[in-house]
Amino acid sequence: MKQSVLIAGLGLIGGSLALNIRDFEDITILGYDTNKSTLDYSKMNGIIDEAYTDFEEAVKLADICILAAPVSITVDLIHRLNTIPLTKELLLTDVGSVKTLIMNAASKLNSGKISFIGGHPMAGSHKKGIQAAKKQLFENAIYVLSPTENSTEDQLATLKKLLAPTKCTFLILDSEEHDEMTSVISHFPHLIASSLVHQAKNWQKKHPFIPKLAAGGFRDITRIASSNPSMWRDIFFQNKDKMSVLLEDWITEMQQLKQLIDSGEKTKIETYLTQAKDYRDGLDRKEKGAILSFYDIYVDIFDQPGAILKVIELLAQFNISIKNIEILEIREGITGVLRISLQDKNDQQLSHAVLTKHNYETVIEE
Ligand SMILES: NC(=O)c1ccc[n+]([C@@H]2O[C@H](COP(=O)([O-])OP(=O)(O)OC[C@H]3O[C@@H](n4cnc5c(N)ncnc54)[C@H](O)[C@@H]3O)[C@@H](O)[C@H]2O)c1
Ligand SMILES: O=C(O)C(=O)C[C@]1(C(=O)O)C=C[C@@H](O)C=C1
Repeated sequence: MKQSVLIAGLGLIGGSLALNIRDFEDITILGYDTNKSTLDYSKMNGIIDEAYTDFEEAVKLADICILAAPVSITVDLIHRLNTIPLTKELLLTDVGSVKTLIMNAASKLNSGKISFIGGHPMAGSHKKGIQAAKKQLFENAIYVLSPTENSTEDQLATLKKLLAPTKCTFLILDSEEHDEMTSVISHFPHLIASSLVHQAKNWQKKHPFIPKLAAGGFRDITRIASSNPSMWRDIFFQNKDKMSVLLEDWITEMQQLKQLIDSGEKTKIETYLTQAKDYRDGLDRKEKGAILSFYDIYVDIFDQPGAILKVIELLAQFNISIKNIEILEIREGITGVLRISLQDKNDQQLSHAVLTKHNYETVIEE
């Protein structure tokens, strides 16, 4: 018999999961969202099979439900489940970036029919909404799962099977360790990115030309400041205590750095930078981890129509699969740099050889 999987919240994450789950022919995907045009778009593009504007109606039909709305709404929906009379067993999961409040709400589920396993794919984007959804979003990423007392090993296996098309690697964590680790590696960096943008904006009053100077470095480090503000507001407040501890750490670190800069101790500054570089480079070399690790090559290209296509075509001729491609900087009339992420060292070296042979300036990050 066909199973029904309900995705509640069809934005970037819910939509991307739906695009993976639709690989299974024996699953009907039900979609619930408060945004009518999101539902229409999802239905029209075959991302879901059936659209619902009423959570109660949809969840009663589901065997599995993935809560993929903003974290505060996810908590509300879990509370609401206590008022909905279910007639069949439900395996419930979520994708929220902060886990403790969600897991607390789930621990109060009083219907004997619901089993909850917390979830969080460690991949995403600064974009939001169904139109930003893409199937490959989670490839090679870590997918954190937090089983609970009322979930079984079989249900964990069912969930992993459902999520297998994402090509994620699963990691079991409890909510406390999850929230502490993600506060360091995901949530706090967002706060800093936004603060850097504010700093630049303030200095712009004195130097109106500042935004024009924003090159690769500023753009790289502040990309995530363009993320969805209401989603991040929820994350910061749900992980407030941990954010506060990290801010204290950061302020102490900045004070120490200020002392170093003021003292003019060049060797110590260089050591500080070298230690950071070594750690960052080490993250990239890992096959799998908190930071997506691909084998990158950097290719210089000219600002000409078709320049990127030529590079892609060359790699395609050698059957090289591109995992990600990014234009790091390209301004009118000058060369820019393409960062191409490949799946393994062989493809990285082959790409380097092919592009160099065709007179491209290509650099491999060792
Ligand atoms: N964006 C990321 O990088 C990322 C990564 C991993 C996990 N997450 C988590 O995924 C969840 C969704 O984030 P997103 O980036 O997909 O956001 P999004 O804004 O792209 O999508 C959220 C969707 O939820 C819908 N929604 C809002 N209120 C609703 C309600 N009351 N009932 C039903 N649907 C409702 C919206 O209409 C929208 O379609 C969040 O909990 C977030 O913490 C986000
Ligand atoms: O790539 C991005 O834009 C993200 O911010 C994705 C990111 C992160 O890496 O911090 C953001 C929030 C999620 O909960 C998981 C992943």
